[in-house]
Amino acid sequence: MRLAVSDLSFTHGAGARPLQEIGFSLDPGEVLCLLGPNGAGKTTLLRCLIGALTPSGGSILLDGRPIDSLSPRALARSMAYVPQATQPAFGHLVREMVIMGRSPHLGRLDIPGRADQAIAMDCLDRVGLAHLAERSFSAISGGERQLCLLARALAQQARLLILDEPAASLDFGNQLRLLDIIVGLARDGLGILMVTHHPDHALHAGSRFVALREGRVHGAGPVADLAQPGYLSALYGRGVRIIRDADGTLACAPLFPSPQPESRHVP
Ligand SMILES: Nc1ncnc2c1ncn2[C@@H]1O[C@H](COP(=O)(O)OP(=O)(O)OP(=O)(O)O)[C@@H](O)[C@H]1O
Repeated sequence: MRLAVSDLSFTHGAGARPLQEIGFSLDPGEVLCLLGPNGAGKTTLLRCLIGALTPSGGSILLDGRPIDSLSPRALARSMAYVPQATQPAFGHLVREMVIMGRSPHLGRLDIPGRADQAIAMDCLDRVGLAHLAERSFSAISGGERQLCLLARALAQQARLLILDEPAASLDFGNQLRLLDIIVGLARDGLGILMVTHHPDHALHAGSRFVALREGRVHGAGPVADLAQPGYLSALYGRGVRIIRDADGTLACAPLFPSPQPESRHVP
């Protein structure tokens, strides 16, 4: 399933910074990382892609069909969205939250069957949360909630995954688990669009990137381009250091200014 966005524009209203001339595509098996400073428009763009916001111009095509020509059910079968972890409104169990991902595959009056339950449990297992299946969603940690929402999206069995900062609340171990899951899903042929504030994650798991700044595409290309001298510093407006391991692995680190001698504090 191919996602193609061209010349997309949107504005939240007078005074808000608009999205302008956004264009990119995402093919099956790719992990496209969406980067950019706070307020650049990443979440707004995702919300346009999932049909929650109506663009003021441009097109969003899924296999050549405009997304607004698809029913909500057809769209949900094609595209699964993982928002940033939210506070739950209702006291669902973790297992029930994941089973909700099966909704686009059920008739209006159907209740999830054994096969749906099994798919949900498999997805929970894949994100390492099977042991929390019977816990209330409101009684698990923020990172566990994030993984639970990923499991719900996996249970949707869509060919496109749209992830909004999926690693935001995860510890180091779970960040790596998440990236492994994402790489595995891409190998299975899913297309994944992931917002991330971690260029490292893009370098490790991504195929290509799109960088937004002030509502426009600042740059795009293979993720290795993020390691070009000065690229990330220009994107974020602060010094960023690229570290290359002996085996060629790339990592980014903030470039902290050296402390001034008088600011050193000896207790
Ligand atoms: N509901 C809204 N009404 C008006 N303006 C909004 C609304 N939501 C977002 N904005 C504005 O739109 C711009 C883009 O916001 P958006 O949340 O898309 O940025 P982002 O790149 O996802 O930021 P972050 O990295 O902080 O999550 C910002 O200037 C923001 O203040």
